[in-house]
Amino acid sequence: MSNILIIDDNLAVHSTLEIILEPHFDNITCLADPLNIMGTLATETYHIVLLDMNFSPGLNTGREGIRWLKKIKETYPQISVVMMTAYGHVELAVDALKLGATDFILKPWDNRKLLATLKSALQLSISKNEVKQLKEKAEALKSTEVFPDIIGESQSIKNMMSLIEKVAKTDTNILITGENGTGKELVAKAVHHLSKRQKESLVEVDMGAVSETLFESELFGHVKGAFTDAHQDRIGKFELANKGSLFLDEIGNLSFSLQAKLLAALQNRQITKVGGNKVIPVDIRLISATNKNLFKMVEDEEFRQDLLYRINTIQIEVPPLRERDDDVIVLANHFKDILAKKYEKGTLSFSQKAEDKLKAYHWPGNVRELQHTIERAVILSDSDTISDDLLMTTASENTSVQTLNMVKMEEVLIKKAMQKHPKNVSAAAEELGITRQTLYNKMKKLGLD
Ligand SMILES: Nc1ncnc2c1ncn2[C@@H]1O[C@H](COP(=O)(O)OP(=O)(O)OP(=O)(O)O)[C@@H](O)[C@H]1O
Repeated sequence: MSNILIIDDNLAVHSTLEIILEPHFDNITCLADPLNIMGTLATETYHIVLLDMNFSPGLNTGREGIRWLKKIKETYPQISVVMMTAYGHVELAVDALKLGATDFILKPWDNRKLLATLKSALQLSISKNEVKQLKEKAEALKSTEVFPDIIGESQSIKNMMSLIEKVAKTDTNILITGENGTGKELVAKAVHHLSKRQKESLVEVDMGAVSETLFESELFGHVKGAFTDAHQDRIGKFELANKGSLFLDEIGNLSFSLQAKLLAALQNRQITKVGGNKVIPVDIRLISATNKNLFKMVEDEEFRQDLLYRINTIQIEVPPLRERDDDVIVLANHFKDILAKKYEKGTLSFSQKAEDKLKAYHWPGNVRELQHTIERAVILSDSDTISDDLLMTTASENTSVQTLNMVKMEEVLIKKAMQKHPKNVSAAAEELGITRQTLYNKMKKLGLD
């Protein structure tokens, strides 16, 4: 959507502008009386206000326009206000720019120049709206969601936490390394939350999910018409993260050619949108994460050494769960309590055998796997004690054990489902996420029919 509000007491100006602007804007509203400005702006999201400087007959000081400009900018800082002025008032137009007007056009105007001015004013307003929305979203999230704590009492987690606290306040680039599911994203959030930039946005980009062709557009933005699908101006993640933190997750998945483009933006601290020519300075704190060994990748010429040096001023290694034995039970209890509340299961505890099983397992999927395992157990539990047979881990050390577990797991799940829905195979099958026929077959195979 692109909406423009025109304020001029000359009705001939309205009809001329409507004809010129109609192909370029979705919605054009014209007002003759500035007293209606604020009421009109309150009803719709406007991107541009095209504002004359004089409205009262006989008055041509331009001060009226300045007064309205101030009023509009006070309430709607994201709207681009473009002033219309006669030759004699160029000085006033300069004052208007100082007060936040985006630009001014001289009457009588040149149509091409008018359109170019309004197009860049529109682009600016769209970008400001996006940033505003993102900030509002971040604020809303902050007020509803308490910052998720990093749980753990092991020495390695304590060491990691004290390193986070030490480096978060500085503006250094941070590289977070560790296996899948260890909590790297949580660490990135903690760094941002404890930094001086906490009131600004933490913008996340999954580098593994960004396609080669859309990389620049995603990160740096594009201008309308830059390529076939660029129907609208787009603000990139770098610009969205301006003054805040940019979190580049899975940075090890970035192709070698794209690494050079990323490095250039990081080195110059500025970007240019695809199809644009304006250089936009960006002030970001960079946090990256990977589960890969980037040093090894540098040796294998898969990762640029200069990029690695730029991103890892400080490295935070998140230890795998199997190396923080003390934390398994602490985390298991933490998830159990949260999930028991979520699924309205009252107060739950683990049996001794269940605790032993949790401690003995090697957790290849780390905290994420533990969390899912506890979630399943909580859902399936029907007494206040979680027994070891409810703790079905998804992977195991070797295939024979894994097969055994899978079979056992299937049997337990089917029994649970049948207990919950006695004599109702359809409901049990639905709960298990399989068809009725598949459930019959499995029951037959397991001798449960
Ligand atoms: N120490 C912790 N305390 C509480 N919750 C944790 C902890 N570590 C991880 N988690 C939880 O485990 C899940 C996985 O964590 P996260 O997504 O941060 O891992 P990751 O290392 O970024 O994973 P991946 O490499 O797959 O992207 C999340 O739900 C997270 O909240």
